[in-house]
Amino acid sequence: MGKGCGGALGKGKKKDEAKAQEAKPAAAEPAAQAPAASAESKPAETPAPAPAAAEAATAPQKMAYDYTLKPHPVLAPPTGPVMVCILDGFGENEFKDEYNAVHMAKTPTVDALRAVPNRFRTIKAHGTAVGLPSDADMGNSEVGHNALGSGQVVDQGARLVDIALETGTMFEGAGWKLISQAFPANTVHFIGLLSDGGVHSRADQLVGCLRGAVARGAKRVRVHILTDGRDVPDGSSIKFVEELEAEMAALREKGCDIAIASGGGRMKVTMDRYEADWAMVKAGWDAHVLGKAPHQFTDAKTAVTTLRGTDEAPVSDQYIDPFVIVDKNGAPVGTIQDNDAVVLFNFRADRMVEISKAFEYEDFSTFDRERFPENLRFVGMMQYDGDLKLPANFLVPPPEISHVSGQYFVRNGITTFACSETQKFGHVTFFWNGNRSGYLDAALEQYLEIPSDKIEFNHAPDMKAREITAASKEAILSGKYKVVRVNFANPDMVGHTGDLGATIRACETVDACVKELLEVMDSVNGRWIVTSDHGNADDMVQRDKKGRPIFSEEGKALPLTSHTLAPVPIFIGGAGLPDTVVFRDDEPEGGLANVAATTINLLGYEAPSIYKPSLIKA
Ligand SMILES: O=C(O)[C@H](O)COP(=O)(O)O
Ligand SMILES: [Mn+2]
Ligand SMILES: [Mn+2]
Repeated sequence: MGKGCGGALGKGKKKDEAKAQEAKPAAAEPAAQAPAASAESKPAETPAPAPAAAEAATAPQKMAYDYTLKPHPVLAPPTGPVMVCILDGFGENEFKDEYNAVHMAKTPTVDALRAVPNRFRTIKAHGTAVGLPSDADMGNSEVGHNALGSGQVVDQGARLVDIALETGTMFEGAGWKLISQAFPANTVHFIGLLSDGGVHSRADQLVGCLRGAVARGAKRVRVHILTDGRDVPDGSSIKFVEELEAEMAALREKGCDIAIASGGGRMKVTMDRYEADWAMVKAGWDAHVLGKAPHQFTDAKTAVTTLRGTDEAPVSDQYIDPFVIVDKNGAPVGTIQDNDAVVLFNFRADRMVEISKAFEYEDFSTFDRERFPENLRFVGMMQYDGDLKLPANFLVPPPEISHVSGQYFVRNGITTFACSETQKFGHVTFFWNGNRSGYLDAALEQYLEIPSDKIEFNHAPDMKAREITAASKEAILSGKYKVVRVNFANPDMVGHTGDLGATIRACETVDACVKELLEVMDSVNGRWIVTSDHGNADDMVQRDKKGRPIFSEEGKALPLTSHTLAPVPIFIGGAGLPDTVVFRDDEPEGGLANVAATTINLLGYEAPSIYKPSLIKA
């Protein structure tokens, strides 16, 4: 997964896995240190002829899929690049009131784009349009970037786990067999995000696993909970703890010794991503495995209630300190011991990769684990990184996302520059490429990560947008790249803090950055798409069923920290785009998965027939 999986692997790996990764190129360091040397040796102007035939000759044993892109019948390739710019979490919401940060922000650039006839529309970014179980599921970055990059809609993790539980295939697989070795005499630990957000995990799926384990003989179970407040309303963690306690009481009746053993807020422990802050993962290891944390309580409800602090100035569920549950003698009730089983019950990859490495790799030195339990039966809900085969054992096979647009590009000699800051870096690389870590072809691509700040982003809502803009402008002007892919994290990451004022500022910053990028794209006769991956900043208040804002007893609007169900805008344009190119009107149901075909058309090629149709006509 981007830098996370390439760069960090050397810090801890199983010997047999090291080779495969060494053969793979790692993700790039910032441009100043690692220029795309290869892109220089292959001029960007002329897409090379598709090498599918040559490849078949050198590797006749492989059935070569024909990735050749055919020229578009009408639209010739542009002289400049094609840019796809993602404003992460920037939805087009029906509620256009004071709680819609996108609406409230001064965004002259986006406003002007909205006014261009037939070059602005909205597309679906949630639910079944992105492979989620139902249209009640909000979109998220993983499924959004998967759809944007692959041009296809595939059943995503949430749906695959539902199916595996409903049909019982989960309990027949190799992963389940592995953990069931611990059922008779050892402890089975479940670690993950406790909420019904459906972005990283779902509490009902955890319950399905717990019931399945107890029904199949698990004698001792411990659950390590990460409190949410980010994909679900802040403050809801207490309810999820109560529901889990009630379920566990029923399972105790069945003879299982089951309890919550440790926990903490998802932005404080365990769930770091893209190596933004390994200290979070260490805090999780210490609490879950060693039973060490700054706070001890005898039950989880008291832990969460106490650590949230006062009603006047509560600590968000996202940021609850790590805690350990202890018995009446003060001893932790559920440290992880030799021969135990450990299940990470999140299905989504990005925030599980680091903790997986800590559990999986014997030789791991990123932080001091102090004690590494022997003969752990360790599984993920899914395999989080198919390239690293991490973890080796899992309960449900992950979605298979094949023939992604990046694969077409590298097979057709099309050079790509992809850039974001740490928090979204894997989104424009790993997720975009169908959950593949590292480069698809290092000779033709450069991935640039701008390091994110390590703070709560409402305190710095500009994040690294200006640095991303500067680096992307340089890439555009370099003439090395035919495709430029950029993600601005601000509307999403600041939106998750629930801070309306800061989120308005985040949207304004991004709007100014888009202006700069479009100007530079025009200067090189490029074509561009500006869009988003899901809503977030477009609604910052919890609402009742009629859409009315909900207020606390003190009259304070209750913040909405999660994504929204809103569609997202998509704009096309650029000095290199003929006036005749506009959105077609016969794809009203278009969604994120239609963007890849649209991009390929803008590059002057016909889109693959397996892709969702292009949104444009020429
Ligand atoms: O992981 C997160 O930060 C949120 O749960 C989802 O946000 P993302 O899908 O935009 O990353
Ligand atoms: Mn996102
Ligand atoms: Mn988000």
